[in-house]
Amino acid sequence: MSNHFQNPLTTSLKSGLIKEEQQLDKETLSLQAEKILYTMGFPMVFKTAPALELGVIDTIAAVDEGVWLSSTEIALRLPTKPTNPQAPVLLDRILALLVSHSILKCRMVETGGSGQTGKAERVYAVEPVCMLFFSNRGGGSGALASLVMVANSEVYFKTWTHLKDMILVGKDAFTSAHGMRLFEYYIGSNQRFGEMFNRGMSESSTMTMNRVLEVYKGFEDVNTLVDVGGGFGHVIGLVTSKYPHIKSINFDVAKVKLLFIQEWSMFQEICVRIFIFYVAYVSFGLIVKFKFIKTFMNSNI
Ligand SMILES: C[S@@+](CC[C@H](N)C(=O)[O-])C[C@H]1O[C@@H](n2cnc3c(N)ncnc32)[C@H](O)[C@@H]1O
Repeated sequence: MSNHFQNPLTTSLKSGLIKEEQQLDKETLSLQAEKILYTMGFPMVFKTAPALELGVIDTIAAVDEGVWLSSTEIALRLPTKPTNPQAPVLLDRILALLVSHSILKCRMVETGGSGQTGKAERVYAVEPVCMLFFSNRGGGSGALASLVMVANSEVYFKTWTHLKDMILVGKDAFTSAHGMRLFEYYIGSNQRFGEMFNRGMSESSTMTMNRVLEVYKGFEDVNTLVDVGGGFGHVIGLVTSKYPHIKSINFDVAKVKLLFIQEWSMFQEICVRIFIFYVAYVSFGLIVKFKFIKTFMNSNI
């Protein structure tokens, strides 16, 4: 069975070509070299610049099917409006990179009213693969957006720089970079990363598990199910919502549960603060009223 790894990455300069063909071959090689040189650009663009953090993909996907948007129209619809007047021009360049990676599709359309010809602009629409990256697809179907953030985080970049240690001395690259193993690190030293990591895991596992539950019938006869290393417990939750007779145990290190609770506690903290503010406001009102009545009575006695 063949796979994409078997496709050659290089093109050899062929002998027996006429001079122009050899020149063309050299240009292809040079483009190939540049593509390799700037490989890092794609994940950076995908994560940081337009796609996930700025919400470009969601913006393009939010329009009705068959509607294509220009970079100017996209810039106007972004959740955070750019103040940079050059934003559409810059977006256009970045969108082209997403087109070259089959994330978006693009075509040229003529601009201007009737009588104006010769002016054209690029318009964009999403490719089907985008559906897997939406941060909020709804319906509990999961998404890969959080894992893009994990894979392109500083924590992972630092790990990649220690790849050679793994090859040379057999040391796990993460431990080499961070002084401890991944799970110890995110529980003990970087809980924010831990929360992002486990959210990413849950979201991607949700996608897989939804598909598994469509075809796999083996859970029908299970009475007790333990998910070892079950993270936030979404996977076992999906199984038991389809098979409520199963007694389930989500087994993970205690602090992972704390990371999950942390998501909730932010909401709870806001509620508590609003409550405290309300109580303080009411108490202050009562004190003022009480002082006013006391002063009034004193002056009348
Ligand atoms: C790759 S994550 C998978 C999480 C989950 N299965 C999911 O799909 O969302 C691996 C999980 O194993 C847990 N884990 C690692 N070492 C463990 C241990 N010694 N005992 C229990 N859980 C552990 C981690 O905390 C983490 O949540």
